[in-house]
Amino acid sequence: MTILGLTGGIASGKSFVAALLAERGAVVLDADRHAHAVLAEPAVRDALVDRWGAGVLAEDGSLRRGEIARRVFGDDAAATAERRFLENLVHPRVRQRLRAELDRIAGGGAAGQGVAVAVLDIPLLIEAGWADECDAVLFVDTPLAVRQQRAATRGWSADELARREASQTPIDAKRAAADVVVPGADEAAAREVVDRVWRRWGLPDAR
Ligand SMILES: CC(C)(COP(=O)(O)OP(=O)(O)OC[C@H]1O[C@@H](n2cnc3c(N)ncnc32)[C@H](O)[C@@H]1O)[C@@H](O)C(=O)NCCC(=O)NCCS
Ligand SMILES: Nc1ncnc2c1ncn2[C@@H]1O[C@H](COP(=O)(O)OP(=O)(O)OP(=O)(O)O)[C@@H](O)[C@H]1O
Repeated sequence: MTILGLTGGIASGKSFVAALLAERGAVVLDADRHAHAVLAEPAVRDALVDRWGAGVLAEDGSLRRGEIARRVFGDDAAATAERRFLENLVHPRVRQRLRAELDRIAGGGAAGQGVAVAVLDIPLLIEAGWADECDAVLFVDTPLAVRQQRAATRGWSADELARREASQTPIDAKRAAADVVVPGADEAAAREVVDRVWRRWGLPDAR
């Protein structure tokens, strides 16, 4: 099984490129989705309430992700300490879930039969060491102004985007760690690059 990793700035279009790869038959592993599921685990929820108080809980007992985001993003010492606490709790569990999903699809069986390509859509692909497990890493390249516009549709200000990006490997280092650059603001050009990657790697076409 070929493993492709996605990296890029926030709102660069990683999930969009993942969907293009899925159209061709790839199975996409989505770390943000797993991380959200981990936040619903009682042990995790209780540990976060112990640290930050009941203010992080919504009325239905779930965690208020916006409240957590306010505490953990940024490159100052306080935010970094809170983010490390959160990550120490969440990352091992996300890692376990991703590993189980990869093993399941690599091993064939009902869900995995015929899976030739797995795509890792993991925001911290490089920081968490997943890039080393990829046969190729794709960097989704989208100008900051476009990403800011997209982030605004999620209700994030330019400051919120900057705070989150300050918590990650700098964009230039992400680009330098990649094998392929995919344009993220031009859909037709993105399709062309995905087609080229597919051909270059001799991957079987499911379309
Ligand atoms: C802080 C939380 C609650 C905020 O939730 P929210 O719904 O606002 O954001 P969401 O989870 O959709 O993430 C959106 C983007 O924020 C960035 N981001 C999320 N966590 C981190 C982190 N620990 N470090 C840097 N950037 C991050 C990523 O680019 C991600 O795609 C949530 O992101 C979280 O639990 N993060 C810790 C787990 C984690 O590191 N996830 C990222 C991949 S495993
Ligand atoms: N090539 C494109 N052309 C137009 N809009 C796009 C394109 N790629 C992505 N978008 C839009 O931009 C937004 C962000 O894209 P997407 O969710 O794929 O980014 P992401 O990199 O996965 O984000 P995150 O870093 O938060 O995980 C979405 O609303 C998506 O529809």
